[in-house]
Amino acid sequence: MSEEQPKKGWFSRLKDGLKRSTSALSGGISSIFNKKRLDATTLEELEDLLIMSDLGVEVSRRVCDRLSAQKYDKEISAEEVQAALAEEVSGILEAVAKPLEINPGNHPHVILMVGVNGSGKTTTIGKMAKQFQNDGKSVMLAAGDTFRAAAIEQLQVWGERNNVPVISGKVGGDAAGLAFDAVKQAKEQNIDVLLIDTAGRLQNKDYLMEELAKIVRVIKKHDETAPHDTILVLDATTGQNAIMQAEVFQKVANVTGLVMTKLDGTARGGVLVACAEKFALPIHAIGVGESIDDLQPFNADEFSRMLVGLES
Ligand SMILES: Nc1nc2c(ncn2[C@@H]2O[C@H](COP(=O)(O)OP(=O)(O)OP(=O)(O)O)[C@@H](O)[C@H]2O)c(=O)[nH]1
Repeated sequence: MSEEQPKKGWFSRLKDGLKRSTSALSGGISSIFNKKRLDATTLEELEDLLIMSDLGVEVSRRVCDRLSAQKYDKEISAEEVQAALAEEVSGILEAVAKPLEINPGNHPHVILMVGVNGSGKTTTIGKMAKQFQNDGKSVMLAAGDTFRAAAIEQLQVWGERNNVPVISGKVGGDAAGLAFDAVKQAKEQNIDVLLIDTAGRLQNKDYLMEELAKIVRVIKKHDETAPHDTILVLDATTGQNAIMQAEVFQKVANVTGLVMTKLDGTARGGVLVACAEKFALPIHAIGVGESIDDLQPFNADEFSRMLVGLES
């Protein structure tokens, strides 16, 4: 007789997902500072380890400078290094951990979702729709990724799951026209939140920029202040590639916030810190699984302690 395993809590899924990053970091720190002093050699080893862990050059350097100022030529324990790292990381993340706020004055509050294909955009839209509904808001989805039939169908599935309307058109149709219709219908139906999916093909940046600009232009015909949020979805498992994607999308769209997905997978959690440091964009939420409840608010302190291995 097979016993059904209870679904793990999101906290432990996140911890499991971050395990690889965590053990590389804490294991590396332990082996460098095993009864050793903080000197030029150990500092260099630490800096290399932090950079290898996707934390970014700036953050890695700052942690080392900070430790050096406090403890140079003195003995230091691995725990002290971990605590200093957690504090530095937490300081960076605190500044960007901001839940998404829906302005009830917007009818609808329009959210444009951008990011490369496969980053988890559609799944995140589905999860967000559920959360908005739980908050008593009416939601509509728009299948603005008109390039692929599968993307449209997937959004329809999330619409059915949440029992919310999905505005969609033909494959290959005009995404801006669809966005225009969606805002119009959302207005007519007095919808609180409209989430618009978009195509995320990075191959041709000029085209991507043109398409996103056109979508924004037509949305503004209904409401000059819309879109009220443009959220970039990044896949944590892609490591440094996520940084490159954020750079591109900042250029082609006026990104106002981030959601980082797949932190439950073979996550390279350090990249979230590098992103926070480099772009200073609000991190609204993190994805820790494929199901509807797996989108969590981002807690800077908890994440930092977990990443460096201080959270048991
Ligand atoms: N483990 C895990 N998987 C996720 C998460 N978010 C999304 N996924 C999975 O990642 C895959 C891609 O997600 P999609 O939502 O289809 O990504 P997309 O950006 O919309 O990509 P296209 O549909 O190709 O445009 C799917 O198999 C999702 O189930 C997450 O937080 N954790």
